[in-house]
Amino acid sequence: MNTTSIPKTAHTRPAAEVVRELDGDPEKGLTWAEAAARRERTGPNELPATRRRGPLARFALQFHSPLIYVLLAAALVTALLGDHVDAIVIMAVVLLNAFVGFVQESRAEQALAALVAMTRTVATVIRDGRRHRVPSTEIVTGDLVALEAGDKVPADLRLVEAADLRLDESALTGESTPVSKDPAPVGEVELADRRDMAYSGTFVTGGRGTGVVVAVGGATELGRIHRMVGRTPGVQTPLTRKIARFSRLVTVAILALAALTFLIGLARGQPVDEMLIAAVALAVGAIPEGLPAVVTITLALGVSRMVGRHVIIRRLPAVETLGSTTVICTDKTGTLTRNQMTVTAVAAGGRLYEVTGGGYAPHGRFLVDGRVVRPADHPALTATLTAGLACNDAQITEKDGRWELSGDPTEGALVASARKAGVADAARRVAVIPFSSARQYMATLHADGAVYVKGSVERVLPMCADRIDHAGGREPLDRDAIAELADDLGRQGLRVMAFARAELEPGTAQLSEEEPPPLTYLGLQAMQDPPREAAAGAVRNCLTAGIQVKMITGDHAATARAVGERVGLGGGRPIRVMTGAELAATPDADLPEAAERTDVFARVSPEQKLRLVTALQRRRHVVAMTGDGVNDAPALKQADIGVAMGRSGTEVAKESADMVLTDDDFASIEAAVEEGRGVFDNLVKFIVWALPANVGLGLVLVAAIVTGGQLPILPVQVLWLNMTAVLILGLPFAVEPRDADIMRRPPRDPSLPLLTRAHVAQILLVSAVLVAGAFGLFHHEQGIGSTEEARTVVVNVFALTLLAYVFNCLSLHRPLLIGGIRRNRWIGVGALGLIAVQLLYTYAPFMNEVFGSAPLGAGPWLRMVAVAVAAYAVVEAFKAVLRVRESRRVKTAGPGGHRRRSPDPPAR
Ligand SMILES: Nc1ncnc2c1ncn2[C@@H]1O[C@H](COP(=O)(O)OP(=O)(O)OP(=O)(O)O)[C@@H](O)[C@H]1O
Repeated sequence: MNTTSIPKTAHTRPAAEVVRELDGDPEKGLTWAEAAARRERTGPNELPATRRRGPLARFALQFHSPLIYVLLAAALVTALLGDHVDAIVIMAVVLLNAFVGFVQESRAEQALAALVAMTRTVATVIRDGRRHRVPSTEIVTGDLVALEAGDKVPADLRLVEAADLRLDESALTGESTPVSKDPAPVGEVELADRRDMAYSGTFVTGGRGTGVVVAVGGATELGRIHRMVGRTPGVQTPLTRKIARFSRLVTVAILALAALTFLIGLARGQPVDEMLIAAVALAVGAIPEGLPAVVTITLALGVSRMVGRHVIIRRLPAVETLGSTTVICTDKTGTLTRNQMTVTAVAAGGRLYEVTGGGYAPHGRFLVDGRVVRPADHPALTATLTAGLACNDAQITEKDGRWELSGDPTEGALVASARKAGVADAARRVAVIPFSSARQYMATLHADGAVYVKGSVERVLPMCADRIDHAGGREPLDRDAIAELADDLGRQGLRVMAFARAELEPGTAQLSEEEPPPLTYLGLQAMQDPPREAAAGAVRNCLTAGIQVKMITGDHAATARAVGERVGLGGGRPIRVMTGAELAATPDADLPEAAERTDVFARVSPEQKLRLVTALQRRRHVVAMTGDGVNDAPALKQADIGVAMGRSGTEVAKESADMVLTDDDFASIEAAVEEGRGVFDNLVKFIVWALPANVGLGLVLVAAIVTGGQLPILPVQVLWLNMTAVLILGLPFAVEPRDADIMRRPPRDPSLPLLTRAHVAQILLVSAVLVAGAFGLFHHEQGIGSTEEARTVVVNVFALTLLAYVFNCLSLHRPLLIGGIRRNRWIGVGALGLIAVQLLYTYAPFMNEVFGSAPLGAGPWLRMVAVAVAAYAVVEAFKAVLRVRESRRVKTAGPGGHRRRSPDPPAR
């Protein structure tokens, strides 16, 4: 068969013909064996990886930075001046630097690539006549794919059948209104008008359909666009961009300063080579070249850590935003609760039955007033249970002694309750109005003419004309009494559903949603869905962390309130509930205020979620919002952090989200916030720690040049410091555990700069101590010893002071010394490593040869340690002053005057 032209012509020909040509089957699909054989031939169904730069190219790119150019030029000039040792040292450092950068960057990229692999989509394929969920990479040409709302189309399909099928093709055509599909062939028309095709990468927004795969992977239309655009996954975030800009700015400024000192020196008649050396030392010492890489790596490490806590970050900027989150809007069912439903009560024929037995096992009893009854003797009860069983798509099966559910847990609970009573199955189903959150009910029509309806009490009761009495006869309906009973059950935290039926002519084939037949009300079933174990604790942590938690649910207000109370949403005060109807009646102008006050939004439609997010954002909230359905996508996109459910979520929701919870658990959101705050903290700590070295080195050199004395530190020595102290001591920051109080502070205000004024002050303070210590000791040692010894002292003063300063920075607001080593052993390792290499630097003859260092006696060491200790003490004193000021500020402002979204305390 020649199938190469099929993708191009499939839309112009009847579906049956295309299926035949692909050796497929429009009903049963391919066999597993045939699919496996084709998979073997064509490879996985995925877009060809965008050509990544090879390792060599990536290594070469490490040399593409102004600083490296300066260093290479310096190496060349030093070599020309005849100083081969220095030239070799500079080259070695450049190479080492490139290598370290290369390794770190590769690690970051690997971490991010792994995430991409984790977010692969799944699709429903029909093989050997049965439906299977498979990773979409497994799809082959000729496969029969089933589509339903929420699915992402996994390959290019020629539709075989479509029932009300609508696709969002914006990924392909840019047109965001959904397009209706129909399998009838179209002529030679544009992509956007091929109504009989479903293209890879588009989304099903409604209806169902099946189609045969005509193209996979790179051969799809999406693959064609992909080739044209050649998109590379970005690792940039607002923060990394800001840092990169900052460091470019500093680089340019320092290079200009270096050039200026060079020229001034020349004008003053100082020798060219000396001035060149000074300029190079200044450039190398003062430029914070490692900063951008550290930021990216810290973010990437944070992302990897989150995977361990059941969170997959889909967009890197989310890591930053998480730390600033002020409101989390969460679903109830499955996120705060376990989504394990069990019917515990049935109300029918004027009686309230208690139902025993947990899980989905069909074993349990029915009790009235504590006495076991025989369901067969209670016609109204039996009718209610029969409706629950008939109007249902779930199945429960026994496997290894355990009862397992396939389908919706709400429906599983109804199957279990019916089986407990041993009710008979209804006649064959001939038509269905499926359940949707917007519709709030489901109806089925059966071959004997019976119509069964189940759904929310508010939706079902108005459709009922009368009710069944205890003996199975009819009686008038008192809607208020039933609504009150439902409220009562809801207040116990139970999900309450109403059941009804109608008798049509046997053989009726159609169910009309617009003109439902008058129904007879049968009864209520109330089910329990216990809160997740970790939910209450996670909610409490969020509240302590200054983050509001709001529940948004489709469930009834009474039920939602009860569950909200159980997980502690109000934080001790009574819970405030608002219904979707009230929400609809609130004008846009008043909504932000109302949304701020409310803890629980009940009977809310997915569309209203978008309004809520926008309203909260108008109050300058940073909003995280969960969602799982197709209709949740706009709200997920609008939220600062869209959170999709990995297990129960649709592909559309996942695709629109910034992060995905692999366990659907609310506690994982809290964990992600904690990690996000931790990442941010570590970044700030590292920057506050690292910058004084740059500022200090720059100032020492400028001071020396201005005063016209000898250079206190040579370029190779600066390089040495950069390679050892900064690298060895910088490492522990990346793995620094989160502060214990990280969830006891208010969220970070995203409009604040990365470094507060207090941070900058601390950086300048330490820089000043460094300059005074280094410059002072240099002159002191020069007076009593050689210049080599004096320079060795300068290098060691920097190394030791930076070491002491690590202990200041591990907590930016609390004193920390020995405890720091206990909670992060890399600090101990780094400290010992640094001392070892500095001893080597000072005493090893070959180091003396290469770097121009010289052995020191006890006196200089004592003085150097004194400077380091002084630096530590000065910073601790500074932190203490800030703490006192902060506590005074909080006291005078009082709890009420302390605006919830106040900026971080300056001491942090
Ligand atoms: N399978 C179903 N068939 C008929 N009615 C249902 C079904 N599932 C739920 N309902 C009714 O529709 C209401 C809304 O359900 P929906 O699934 O939208 O909310 P939810 O799962 O409780 O919401 P959330 O996940 O946002 O907390 C329920 O309270 C229930 O009365």
